[in-house]
Amino acid sequence: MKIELMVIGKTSARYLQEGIDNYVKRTNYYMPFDIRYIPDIKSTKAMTEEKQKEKEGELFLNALTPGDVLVLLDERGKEMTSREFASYIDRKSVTVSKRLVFVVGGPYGFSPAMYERADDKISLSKMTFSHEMVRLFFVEQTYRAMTILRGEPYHHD
Ligand SMILES: C[S@@+](CC[C@H](N)C(=O)[O-])C[C@H]1O[C@@H](n2cnc3c(N)ncnc32)[C@H](O)[C@@H]1O
Repeated sequence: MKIELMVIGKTSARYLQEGIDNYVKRTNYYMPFDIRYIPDIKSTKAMTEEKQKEKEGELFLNALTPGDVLVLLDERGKEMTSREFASYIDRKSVTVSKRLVFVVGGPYGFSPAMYERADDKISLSKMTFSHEMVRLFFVEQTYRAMTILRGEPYHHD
């Protein structure tokens, strides 16, 4: 199984990008893991929030291939501890033969079509984070999950 984090637009904050690159590299030691950057959509000022979500959703959905398992990162999704998230990845590694694709939504969240296609929805907290911050939090949690599954002394609870 390969894990992919799909996001819209590049990470503009350098302090976040450095951390993201660091955890992606560390996670790859355990499992293939990559970030897929979907190019930002243009002329969003002329669009309603709904239209922007719809356009972003189309780009996300076009980037998927049959067999991809799609998990939305969404503050209204299922909350887990880090150990529960590690078990979740472990279970998926048995059933998912290709890609487990996590997605961070745009500034207004996801379109109805994305919710319809999604296999799961996971929350990192009840609080709302910026779409760029979520990238860093997620990659760190994925790295943490790998170390939990290997019994390595990174996670303490
Ligand atoms: C600024 S938030 C969008 C908030 C928007 N009001 C909504 O209803 O989804 C941008 C994206 O970051 C991600 N996100 C923000 N906070 C999150 C959290 N606590 N857990 C998981 N994902 C989160 C989600 O993918 C969300 O679509």
